[in-house]
Amino acid sequence: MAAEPLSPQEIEDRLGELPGWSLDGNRLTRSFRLGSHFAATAMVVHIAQVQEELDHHSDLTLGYNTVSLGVHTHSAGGAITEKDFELARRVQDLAAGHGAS
Ligand SMILES: C[C@H](O)[C@H](O)[C@H]1CNC2=NC(N)=NC(=O)C2=N1
Repeated sequence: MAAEPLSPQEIEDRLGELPGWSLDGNRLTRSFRLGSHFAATAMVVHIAQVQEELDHHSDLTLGYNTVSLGVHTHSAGGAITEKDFELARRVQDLAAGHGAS
């Protein structure tokens, strides 16, 4: 079944449990800072593994020592759905293990 768009209230409620994440236009976004370029690269690979597992993919940007994500659901016309929050929570959970802040 296709993921349904969440209401503004549902988005706000879920964002309240995801420190550092925000709504930028029609995307959930967050940037992380890491200790080195290799650390940032390793986190990108880890996120890519999770995205393949979930079959849900962010716009994922690697900087020198930063990793940035923007996520929305293409198949829901670019709306925010529960799938976006599932990915954001998984990224949030793995970030600490990479020393990301
Ligand atoms: C065929 C495949 O399941 C789809 O293209 C998936 C892949 N990853 C995706 N990622 C995101 N963010 N939105 C989607 O609708 C989406 N669809």
